[in-house]
Amino acid sequence: MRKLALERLTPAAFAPFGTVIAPDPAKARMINGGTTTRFHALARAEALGEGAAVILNIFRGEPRRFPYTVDMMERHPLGSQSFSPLSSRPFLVVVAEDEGGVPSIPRVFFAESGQGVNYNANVWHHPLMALGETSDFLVVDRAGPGDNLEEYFYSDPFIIEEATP
Ligand SMILES: NC(=O)N[C@@H](O)C(=O)O
Ligand code: NI
Repeated sequence: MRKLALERLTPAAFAPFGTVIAPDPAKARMINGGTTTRFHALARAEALGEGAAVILNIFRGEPRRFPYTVDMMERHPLGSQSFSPLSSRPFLVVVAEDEGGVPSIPRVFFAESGQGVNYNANVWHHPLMALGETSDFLVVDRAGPGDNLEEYFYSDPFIIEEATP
């Protein structure tokens, strides 16, 4: 199986897939009489189609075990999907460019403590990959009519040897 290397999660590297959700000083605003810093509009949630709504969820992810086989990817054509850890634990973000309607070779990003991501609508990604222990994530995505899940299974899967960069 083809090995996948881990990359640092940076806004520039992740830009083809979506947005990194983390306190960005350039987007900081002092509010509430100076008692709160608002990091404004870090990302935008998308909920496409008639009757669609943006919803907030909590995903409680069981930790993945390594070596881990990446044998499938999925995407949500009708909406974005964000993952923001409610713990201080890192997690893995696995995404791929689209090549003629199927995912290309996945890229594996190591999301440091304090980093979350927002996948743009229709971006290929692997389902949540929590690390180390059961971990909760705030997930903002779409509810509504229509099929918002497309899956693809690789005929030649990939392997992530370990989860440390
Ligand atoms: N099925 C579901 O809502 N979760 C996936 O979309 C995921 O990306 O984890
Ligand atoms: Ni998803």
